[in-house]
Amino acid sequence: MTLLLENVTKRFGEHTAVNNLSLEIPEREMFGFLGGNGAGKTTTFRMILGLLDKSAGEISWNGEQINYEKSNIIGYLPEERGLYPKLKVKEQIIYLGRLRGMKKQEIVSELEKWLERFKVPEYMDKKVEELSKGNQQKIQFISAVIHKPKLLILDEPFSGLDPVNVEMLKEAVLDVKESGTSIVFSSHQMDHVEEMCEHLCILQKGKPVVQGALRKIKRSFGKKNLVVHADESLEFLKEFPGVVNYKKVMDGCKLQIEEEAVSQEILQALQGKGFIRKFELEEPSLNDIFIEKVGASYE
Ligand SMILES: Nc1ncnc2c1ncn2[C@@H]1O[C@H](COP(=O)(O)OP(=O)(O)OP(=O)(O)O)[C@@H](O)[C@H]1O
Repeated sequence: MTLLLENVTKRFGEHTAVNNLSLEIPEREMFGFLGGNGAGKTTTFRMILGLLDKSAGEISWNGEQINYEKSNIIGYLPEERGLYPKLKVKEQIIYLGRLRGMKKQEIVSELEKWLERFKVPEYMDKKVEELSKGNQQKIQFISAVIHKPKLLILDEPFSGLDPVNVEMLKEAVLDVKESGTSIVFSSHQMDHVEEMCEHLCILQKGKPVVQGALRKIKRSFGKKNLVVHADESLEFLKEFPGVVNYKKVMDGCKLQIEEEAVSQEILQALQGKGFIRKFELEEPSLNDIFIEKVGASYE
């Protein structure tokens, strides 16, 4: 059960929004799709969903083209939330579930389970417009997963949620994945992607600039972060050979260094300069990688 995109391109007139993109997303995968504003993420999603025609390339599920008229394999949480404000939650979800070929009873029992899980059983008979934005998002999520899709596409699922609801939704997303669904999600929040995804793709102006397994991407990035906390001033490290970036933090500094060996030289240079409270080498964060790969020409 693999989603395959082969050399997919989308042009809007003169503008190429997605440029020769190839991706493979296997079963039970949690795939992170990143990129700055306007990089082409939503356009890619809309092509996968059959809402937009491709200019070139192929999209297949399990080796076959998706029949959008008949198929119920996909669930979608759009970036612009699209619920009907005047409808009650129950009416709304029943309507959407029926469109996907479900029976009313089955829909209601699934909805009950989800509302319990999100700790809002009382929303069943509330109108969508009576709910806060965050709670509307939970309902929108339920509408995307009610039919147990094989592939779930989440466009910025955590935006606008408070930390408690982010955790609740993350757990729900992970459970949906465990039940066998492949998930692709976009986010501007690197920590969420870092925490949840095994594989990812960073798009820039429609082209992938980083792609693959998160662990491998981090390893091959080379540069590391070094956090030093000390009583003495560490300003001299700004000019230290092999230090690519210096950031002052509370109690010390966070450095980006060219390679691990530089940390040894820094350690030696710190000898005799007072008490060192922290000296820790860290993997580069996804944020560091994103900023280096996309940041230079970030619009
Ligand atoms: N229907 C359209 N007609 C013309 N241009 C479009 C259309 N839809 C998208 N674009 C352009 O395609 C590019 C990619 O847009 P897209 O919405 O896919 O980006 P995105 O990565 O989802 O951005 P964001 O993170 O801001 O949501 C943008 O330059 C956008 O202006």
